[in-house]
Amino acid sequence: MAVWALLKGRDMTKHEILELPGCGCEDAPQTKSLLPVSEALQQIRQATGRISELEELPVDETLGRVLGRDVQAQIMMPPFDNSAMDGYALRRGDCPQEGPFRLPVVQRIAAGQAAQAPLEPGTCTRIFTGAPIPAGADTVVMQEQVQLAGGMAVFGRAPSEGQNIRRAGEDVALGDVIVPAGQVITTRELAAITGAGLAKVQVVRKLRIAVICTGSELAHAGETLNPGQIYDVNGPMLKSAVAAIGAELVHQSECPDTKQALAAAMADASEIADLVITTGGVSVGEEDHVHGAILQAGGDLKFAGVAIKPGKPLSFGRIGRALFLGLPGNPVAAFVTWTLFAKPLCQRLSGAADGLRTARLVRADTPLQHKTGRCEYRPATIVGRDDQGREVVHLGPQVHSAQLAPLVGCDGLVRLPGDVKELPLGSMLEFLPFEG
Ligand SMILES: Nc1nc2c(c(=O)[nH]1)N[C@H]1C(S)=C(S)[C@@H](COP(=O)(O)OP(=O)(O)OC[C@H]3O[C@@H](n4cnc5c(N)ncnc54)[C@H](O)[C@@H]3O)O[C@H]1N2
Ligand code: MOO
Repeated sequence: MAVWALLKGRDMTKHEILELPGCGCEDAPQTKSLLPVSEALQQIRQATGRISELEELPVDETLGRVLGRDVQAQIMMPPFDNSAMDGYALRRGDCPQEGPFRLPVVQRIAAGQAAQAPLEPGTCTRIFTGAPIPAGADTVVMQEQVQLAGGMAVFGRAPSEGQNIRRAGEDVALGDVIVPAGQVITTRELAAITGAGLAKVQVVRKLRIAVICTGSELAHAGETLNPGQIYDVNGPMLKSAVAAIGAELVHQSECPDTKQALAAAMADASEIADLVITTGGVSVGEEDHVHGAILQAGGDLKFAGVAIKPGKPLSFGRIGRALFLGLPGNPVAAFVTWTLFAKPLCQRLSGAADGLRTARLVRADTPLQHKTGRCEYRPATIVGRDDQGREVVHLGPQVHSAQLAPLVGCDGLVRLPGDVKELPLGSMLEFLPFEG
């Protein structure tokens, strides 16, 4: 069933994880030998265990890492009762009826100081935001409501008890889980962990990824191209993609199109990597040696061929202790399959939440055509919102899988279901943002 058909009757005000069944390519005769995207993802999930090795790091060096153990608060937050305002701390009971009230100012407490003595009845203390509330005081009146006259604080309206006081432990109790294991540490988690009093935390060790770009036609950027050569796009692209997910690139090489050389490179890489990624050489021509090479190197293939456009030859298996992903050579196909399959695989390996959960529904700003069969992922740009506040995306015509320009500046990928030929203007489609 097509995604957009399922959406009729959906409550668009609810936030929910998109768990859309299939993608419309299961029954198409053209895709019989190809695995539906959802099944390919399922097989990857099933075959991927979690890395158990942890390392301890100073909190300020953990950006982008996956937390290995729950972080529990070492202190209450706030750690003591303190003032939320610059003003005067007093006893509410000293202001019983209507004002004006006059209380002598007997102390001065700034943030970072301790109260010198409990607050005597009938007095008040000058206090500043973040400063500890002296024993006996239960209320803070902000300074804008107070006038000073001869050492007395004078104010008109009776305050309510407890106003402008942040109570010890009201945000976080001692031992509360501040950040759960499996959370990717962003600036926000880093701030919360630091505030809870931890200097070091346990994170999952970095994933080790090997990237082997196959192709006798590949030259490095900056080199003069000989006839028949092209620049290696996939190598630098995947190097940056690996860095962006906080993983370690433990091996990067280009390999000529021979089974022997590839088998040796893959076997070597599998000794040091959790995941060996190849690009190219994974289709059906006699110059495509990845499948033969993985078997020769003692590995096995779990699937080869997915009903996706671009990315049809995507292959998955295992070699030694490492997992294996064979991405297609065409750079757009390599990028799309990295995004849809390699990233979730890496997230699963490190115990992080699956980034595909951030997919959401958006409206198309034009009618769309799509060749039925494989489901298609097209680069898309968010262009605004409709009158109901729903995001509207623009996507161009079908992209050739070697054509990189449409990827520049766009926000994510939109899925066009495999069994739909025409999508009318305003169709609701699944959108997977690049960030996430
Ligand atoms: N007879 C068939 N031919 C092809 C089929 C098919 O089903 N039957 N599928 C096509 C599809 S779809 C794709 S995608 C490609 C993928 O093939 P491979 O993964 O084996 O990739 P290659 O043939 O090695 O390369 C494809 C293309 O990409 C260029 N390339 C390769 N590596 C890089 C790199 N690192 N940087 C930049 N460009 C690269 C390469 O020169 C080729 O032009 O197969 C179709 N054929
Ligand atoms: O699947 Mo290929 O990646 O269409 O070009």
